[in-house]
Amino acid sequence: MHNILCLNKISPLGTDRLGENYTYAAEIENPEGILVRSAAMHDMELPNSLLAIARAGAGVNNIPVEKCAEAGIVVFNTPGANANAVKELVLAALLLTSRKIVPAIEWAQTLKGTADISKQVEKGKSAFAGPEILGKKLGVIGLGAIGVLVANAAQTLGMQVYGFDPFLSVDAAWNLSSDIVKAASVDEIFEKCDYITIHVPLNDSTRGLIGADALKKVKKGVRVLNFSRGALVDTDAMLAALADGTVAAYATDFPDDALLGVENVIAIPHLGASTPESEDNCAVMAAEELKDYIENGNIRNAVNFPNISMARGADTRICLAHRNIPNTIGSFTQVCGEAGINIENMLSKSRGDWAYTILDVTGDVTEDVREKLAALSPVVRARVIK
Ligand SMILES: NC(=O)c1ccc[n+]([C@@H]2O[C@H](COP(=O)([O-])OP(=O)(O)OC[C@H]3O[C@@H](n4cnc5c(N)ncnc54)[C@H](O)[C@@H]3O)[C@@H](O)[C@H]2O)c1
Ligand SMILES: O=C(O)[C@H](O)COP(=O)(O)O
Repeated sequence: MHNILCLNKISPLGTDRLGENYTYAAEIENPEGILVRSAAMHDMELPNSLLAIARAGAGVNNIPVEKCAEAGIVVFNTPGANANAVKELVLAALLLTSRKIVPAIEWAQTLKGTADISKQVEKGKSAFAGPEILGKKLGVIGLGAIGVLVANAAQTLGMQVYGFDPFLSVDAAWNLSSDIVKAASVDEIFEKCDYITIHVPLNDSTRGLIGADALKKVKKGVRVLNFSRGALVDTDAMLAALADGTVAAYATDFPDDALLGVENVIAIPHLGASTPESEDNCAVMAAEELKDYIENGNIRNAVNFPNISMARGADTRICLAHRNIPNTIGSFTQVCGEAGINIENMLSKSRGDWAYTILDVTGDVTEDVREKLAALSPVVRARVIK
């Protein structure tokens, strides 16, 4: 029986995929896998039993990804599985930041029980006028799964869309409408666009992407949308820009105390991926990734190890997570050869500092052999799957 710890509520469509050999619960002894959404894991002690963490979603900034690699724990996410849900909310936010819909609705509610409501409506509505998005320039920073969908959809709504992504993938390029203008730099987005939406991961190079410097370059009255992570936008700089009218409205899926209650801030409680469709998609993909890793040692959609899959070719499989340094594979074959183990099939892949090797073997892979492999200095995890 494989134990899976669920740190967040995961759609049953996903946990059902695990099958009868799995037990999953919010509290469980010796978990081999963890299923998680946004639960903060940085301060969590990682049990020795843990082989993998599957993030049912995109962002992995809640997980100590590098610490996991050092411990031989593979971290997965579910690329694109919630992208449409986020795209739809971003489209809503384009309109919410334009047409003052939220304060207008709140004002309309205050008229309940008062006299001559239709007259008050006609008199009061001018306070809530706002521009159309048609023909306006939208800058999309980050053209991954979400950014591409947002860019294409906004373009079909009649916006002039500029995109910026220095690491654009070939897949994203194929999916991007040819009408999207390629911005030469992020500054071009800041300088030209009436609306800016950010769709990049939060990491040390993107933290504070929209801060005081960026807000000095933007067009006066720009509308900013942040459905990626709160820390991508410097809150103090944003509050100052809202106060002096540099930013006309800021829509964020990541409210903090300083932003709540501020005029022209639309704060949404992290609802980007909260649709039944995307919760199901993410849970299914995460559970399948975890199961394939636990049962076969295959890696699909990891963020800290290479993707690597091989059909099972022998009764016994040795999986080695290791540092990407010279002579490592030679040391594996030497240990196997000395133990009289024959390697029938082998696949090894690397990704930056890390690598992963699968050996399908015949012969008796004893615990002693596994320990010898695990003791090799580049190896962070040696596993034998029968
Ligand atoms: N609000 C929500 O509920 C919600 C849901 C899903 C994802 N997200 C957030 O959105 C982020 C993006 O999700 P995704 O599925 O599109 O991920 P993705 O990995 O498909 O796309 C991210 C893109 O950002 C690009 N990028 C990285 N650094 C950049 C930089 N400095 N400038 C410009 N582009 C840069 C990458 O090249 C990549 O194309 C996630 O990391 C997550 O933080 C939020
Ligand atoms: O990165 C993501 O996928 C989103 O922020 C969704 O987070 P959630 O799964 O906690 O809704």
